[in-house]
Amino acid sequence: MTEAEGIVGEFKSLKADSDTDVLAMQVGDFYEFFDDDAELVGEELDLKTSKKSSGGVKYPMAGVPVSELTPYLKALVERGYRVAVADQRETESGHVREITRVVTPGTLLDVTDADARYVAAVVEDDGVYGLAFADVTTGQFSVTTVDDEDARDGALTELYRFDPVEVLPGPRVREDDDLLGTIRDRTSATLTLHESSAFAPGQARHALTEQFGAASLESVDIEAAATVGAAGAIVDYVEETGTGLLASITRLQRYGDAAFAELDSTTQRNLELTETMQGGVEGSVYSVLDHTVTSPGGRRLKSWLQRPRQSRDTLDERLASVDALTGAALAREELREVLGDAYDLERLASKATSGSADAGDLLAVRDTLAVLPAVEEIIGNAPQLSDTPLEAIIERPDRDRAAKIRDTLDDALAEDPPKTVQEGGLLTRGYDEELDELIEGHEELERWFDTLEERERRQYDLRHVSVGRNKTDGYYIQIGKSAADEAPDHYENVKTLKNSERFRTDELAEREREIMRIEERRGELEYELFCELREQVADCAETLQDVGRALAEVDVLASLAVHAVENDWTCPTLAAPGEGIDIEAGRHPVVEQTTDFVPNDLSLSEQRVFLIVTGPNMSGKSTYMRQTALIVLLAQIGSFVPARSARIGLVDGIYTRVGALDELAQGRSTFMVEMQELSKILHAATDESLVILDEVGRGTATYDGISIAWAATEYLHNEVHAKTLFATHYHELTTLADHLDRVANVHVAADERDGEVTFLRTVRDGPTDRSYGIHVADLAGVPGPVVDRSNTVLQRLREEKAIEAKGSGGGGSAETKQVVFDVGSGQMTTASADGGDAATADAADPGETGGSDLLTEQFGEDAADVLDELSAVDIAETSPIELMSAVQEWRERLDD
Ligand SMILES: Nc1ncnc2c1ncn2[C@@H]1O[C@H](COP(=O)(O)OP(=O)(O)OP(=O)(O)O)[C@@H](O)[C@H]1O
Repeated sequence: MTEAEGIVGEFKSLKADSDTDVLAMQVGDFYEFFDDDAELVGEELDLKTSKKSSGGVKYPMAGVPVSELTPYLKALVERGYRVAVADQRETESGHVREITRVVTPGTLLDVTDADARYVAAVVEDDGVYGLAFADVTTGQFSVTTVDDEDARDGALTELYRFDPVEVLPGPRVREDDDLLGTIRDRTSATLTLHESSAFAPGQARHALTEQFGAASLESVDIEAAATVGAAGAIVDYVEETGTGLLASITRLQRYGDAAFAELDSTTQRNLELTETMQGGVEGSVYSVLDHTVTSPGGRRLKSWLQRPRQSRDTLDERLASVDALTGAALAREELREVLGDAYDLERLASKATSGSADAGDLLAVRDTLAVLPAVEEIIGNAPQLSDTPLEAIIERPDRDRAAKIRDTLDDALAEDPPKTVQEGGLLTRGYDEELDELIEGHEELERWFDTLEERERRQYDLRHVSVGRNKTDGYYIQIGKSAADEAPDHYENVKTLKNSERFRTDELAEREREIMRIEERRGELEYELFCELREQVADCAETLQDVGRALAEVDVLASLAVHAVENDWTCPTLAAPGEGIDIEAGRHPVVEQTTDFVPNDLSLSEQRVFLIVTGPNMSGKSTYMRQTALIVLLAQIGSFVPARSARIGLVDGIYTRVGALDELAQGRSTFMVEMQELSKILHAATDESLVILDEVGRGTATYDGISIAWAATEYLHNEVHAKTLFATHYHELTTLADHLDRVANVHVAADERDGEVTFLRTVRDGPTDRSYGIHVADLAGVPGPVVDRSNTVLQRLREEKAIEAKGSGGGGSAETKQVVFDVGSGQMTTASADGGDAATADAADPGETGGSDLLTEQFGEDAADVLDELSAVDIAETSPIELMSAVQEWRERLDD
């Protein structure tokens, strides 16, 4: 077997054992990819491939120099591949190659973007879902259990919220193709099948105990086998990658429903919290609100938005901090300036624990630790900020320990260290005695070489002499050709160049050996000392993470204050759950940025729980409802809100159902999605929730739609008691306010003069019966004849309605008429029910036939009875379903 065959064979066998997508195998100074892997990297990374012969077969081959692997690795992993790296080691019997680490999307440390990078595990056990999320770049590790009726949906919501880069599905989840499909559709995560045994509760609990210790595991108190399985599997997985990342995960956090208000994935999308409906960040609430100056701050703000709080204490504290910061302009700007010097400490801590931090990283740790006392000082010195919860935030981390690490780093690190850690020059003088001696020795020798030229020139009266050093020849004395024969006898000629000769002397060789010995020892020693220093930092990972989190929190609070000041937001007053919501002059946080916004009030109370919002198309109904949801949400992350004043009874969840834009693309029926979402809300909302319904029922036939909207309103009002805003174009629903105590009508006003409609954007009490849909069609450029014809048809339909309305109340007065609209001809025929004239609306001459005769002629003998029954129906007392079946029956009788 040739060496080449051996290598390809070795590559294949290592690959077969590795369970990864790609293997990079070190061969001397290169990492090589062979066969399919070579083709893959060739295509993905534009690497040049060549051929390698093996057993008569030519295999594709691609390679990168050892020192350049990292960017390629990163590019592959960011494209979703799992990559194994096999390193080469020298032993007495030759080379040995073995896989030393596996890099996957969830365990890639060398990331440049600010977003969190979670690896998630999701396990199902008897209908209960356990989820765990670890961000190895920051050490965040959170677990939760979802075990309510819609546990599967809840699990998806969590996955959507964390948006992991890699998901490890548990054994049963792997068989749930539908769930896996949704994860693929809704997140950009790579799915990784980790060994099933790692998810088993026994083994998983063991892994967790090893990682966090029995006591902290007990205090976190995770009971559900599914959650233990998910958390344990992640620990096992991260360990197996061999990247040394596990050490960064120091704390296990369990979060449950109680602390946070429910905000499902649909609602997050509907409210465009972190992304717009179209998918971009620009134009989202986050993009508008974000004035943070550090990437951990930005990350934190995003997670606050996605996870509003229910706990009044936390929120009051945050609000008090934001309030103080709004009133301390100077200190606030100072804080932001100082915070601007902070690096991503959580990530740096992870790099230290995994052993990949270089001297620049440790300097960044030092400089960021110095930010903490600076922040503390600013807060302490500003009368508006001292004695606020901001102080408590800064006091949370172990500041003594943080100061100690900072001092250690300060004493140790050179100010401008080289990028590689093996070169020397990393550490300062005075840090280590032996190192100092070496440095001194080195400098002395350098001086000797620096002055050699001068000495030799003088001593031997040499012309054209110089001293140099290069890799192949080491140190040498060089004399120009013309003067070369003047070289003294003890000069040994080592090289002849075109214009000069190179010489060495015994003394020079001796000094050279000395300087090389010192350089080697200095490199080794510095590296050793540096590793020790890095380990010291790694041992304090938890403190570093705490400092990082505290700084991030101050950054977010200052950012919220900046936004509040710049946009004239107000501090909301928080009230107990279940109390009302009163907003005076509220605005939409995003729309107000680009529009001359008309503020609106809102009042929901125990007596007024359910608002039916009507108004023309495009008048601002959706905006009004969304701004309400956003104001409540902002209050529940501890932010000021866009309003003149706001009193918010805390909610336990915000649920929304608005138009489904993107579901069609996923091949799901719009109406089906609408009903699934409605169903979820009706199940999940409570009397402490806020529900936003935008045009529920629109996706089906009008009668079905009205019936569903009607019944849903009754249910939410009578059974759930959730605070609800319901926008609708079904004006029939506005009558519900007359029959249900706590339902009220509001409408967004529009002004119509001489056929011209002006949107006033003002919300007023009471219903409206106009949609101005045709006006919007006109605005949208629908052809003139269609718009005109729509107006004619509308006019006639309105007449019909007016007449019916009279008839249904008066029960057969002389005015009562029946209208027949013939779709075929577009003609409207009216007839007096008491035997008066019948007329074709458009026709000049009235018809000859009497009303009841006409009815009998058109609809048969039953017509009069049906009419009687119809006028006897008490609409308020009849359920929509009964109404529908009565209408169906009448129609059948009339058709017979
Ligand atoms: N209070 C307001 N002040 C200024 N502009 C507003 C206000 N409310 C809404 N708008 C603007 O009016 C437009 C229509 O608003 P919105 O989509 O809320 O209308 P809608 O009544 O829900 O429409 P439809 O019934 O057709 O769904 C949006 O472009 C929005 O920017």
